[in-house]
Amino acid sequence: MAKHWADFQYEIYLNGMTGAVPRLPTDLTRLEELTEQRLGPGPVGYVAGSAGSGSTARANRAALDRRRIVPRMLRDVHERDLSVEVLGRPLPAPLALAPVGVLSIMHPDAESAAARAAAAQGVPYILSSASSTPMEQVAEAMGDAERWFQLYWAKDREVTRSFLNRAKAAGFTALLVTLDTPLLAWRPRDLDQAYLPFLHGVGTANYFSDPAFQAGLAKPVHEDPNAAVMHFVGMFADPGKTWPDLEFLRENWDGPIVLKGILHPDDARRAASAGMDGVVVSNHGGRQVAGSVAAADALPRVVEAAGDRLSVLFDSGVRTGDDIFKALALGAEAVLVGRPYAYGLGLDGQAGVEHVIRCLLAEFDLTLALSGHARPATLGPDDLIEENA
Ligand SMILES: Cc1cc2nc3c(=O)[nH]c(=O)nc-3n(C[C@H](O)[C@H](O)[C@H](O)COP(=O)(O)O)c2cc1C
Ligand SMILES: CCCCC(=O)C(=O)O
Repeated sequence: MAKHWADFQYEIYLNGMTGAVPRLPTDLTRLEELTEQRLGPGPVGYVAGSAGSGSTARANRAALDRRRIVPRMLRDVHERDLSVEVLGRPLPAPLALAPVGVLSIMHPDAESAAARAAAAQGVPYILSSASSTPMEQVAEAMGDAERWFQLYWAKDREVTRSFLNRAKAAGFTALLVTLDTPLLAWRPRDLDQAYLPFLHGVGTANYFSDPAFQAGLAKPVHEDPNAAVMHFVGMFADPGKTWPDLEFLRENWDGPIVLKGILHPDDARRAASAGMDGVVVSNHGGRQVAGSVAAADALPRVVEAAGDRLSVLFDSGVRTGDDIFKALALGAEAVLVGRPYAYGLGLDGQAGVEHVIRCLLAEFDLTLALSGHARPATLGPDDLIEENA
C-alpha cells in the first residue's frame, strides 16, 4: 500500500492529545510574515521580493485562484497513490524543492538542511548553482537521495564544463538549465535596501571552490575576495546565449536536461527539437519579467506544444495542496515549490522544510481524495473551471 500523506493530519491531532501543536502554521501562506518578524526585512525582503511592482507574483496567485476545482463523488478513493515517474525517475509524489540560491541568508545550515529535509521526505532536491554551500557538501548531506542540479549558464565555458563534471561526480542525475535570468531583473525591494547577497559573497560557493573559476582570477579568492565577487558578477550568466548553444550542454551532460523558465509554446517546441527532455513552466516566481504572463496561464499551451516529447514541470506561486492539484489538472507532471520552503528553513531549519513538504503533500492528498481521485494520473482539465473566463 502506498504511503498516505494525509496521515500527517491525524498525526497532528493525536499529538495534540498530549498538548503538542505544530511549531509552524499549517497554512503555509502565513510563513512569509512570520519569517519577516523573526529575521527582519533584509534577507526576507530578498526572498519575498519580486520584479517591478510585484504584478507577476500577484498574477501567479490570481491565475491559480481563478481556477476552481469541480469535485466528483463516489469514486472509491480509499487507497491512494501519489507516486509519479518524472524524467524516468520514480518519485513518491509530484513535488520537488525548487532551486533557491543563497539560503544561508535564511539559516546557517542553508542548502544542506533543505537537502536533508527533501531526502528525509523522499522528494528530489534541486540544488542551485548560486547555493551558499558547495555542491559536493550538499550531496554528502543527502546520502544517495534523489538530487538534480540547476545550472546558471556561465559566460565561461570551462566553468560550465567544470560544474557539469562536478555535479555528475556528486550524484546529481538531472540538469535544470535556467534561461530566464541572463540578467538580474529590476527588483525594487532589494534596490531600496541596496541589498544583494552576492556582493557579500553569499551564493558564490560553487564558483569560489571551482578550479576553472579560480583560473580566471589574478589572486586567490582569500587574498582578494572583492575581485572574486566582481569576477562572479561578470560571468555567472550570459545574455548572449542562443538556441544553438544548447548543443554544448547536450554534449557535456548525459542525463536528462530540462529548460527552466519556458512560457511560450514555440520555445517548448524548440526545446524538443534541441533534444531537451523537459521544461519548467515558470516565471521565476515573478522575480524576473514584471508584467509577465502568469505561469498557470502559460501552462496549458506549453503542455499542448510539448505533446509527449517533453516532461512539463511547473512552478511560480504554489502555496497549497490545491495549487498542486490545479497545476497537474492543467497538464504538469510535477510542481516545484520555492519560497515556502525557504521560509520553513528560516523558521525551523531542516524540520521547518520537512513541515512545509508534509503540509503541502497532506493537503494535496486530501484534495485529491475529496475531489474523487486516487492517483495524479486521472487529473485533467475537466476537473477545473475557470471563473470569469
Ligand atoms: C530567494 C530565491 C532564490 C532563487 N534562486 C534561484 C536560483 O538560484 N536558480 C533558479 O533557477 N531559480 C531560483 N529561484 C526561483 C525558484 O527556483 C522558483 O522558480 C520560484 O521560487 C518559484 O516560485 P515560488 O517561490 O512562488 O514557489 C529563486 C527564488 C527565490 C525566492
Ligand atoms: C541572479 C539571481 C540569482 C538568484 C535567483 O535566481 C533569484 O534571486 O531569483
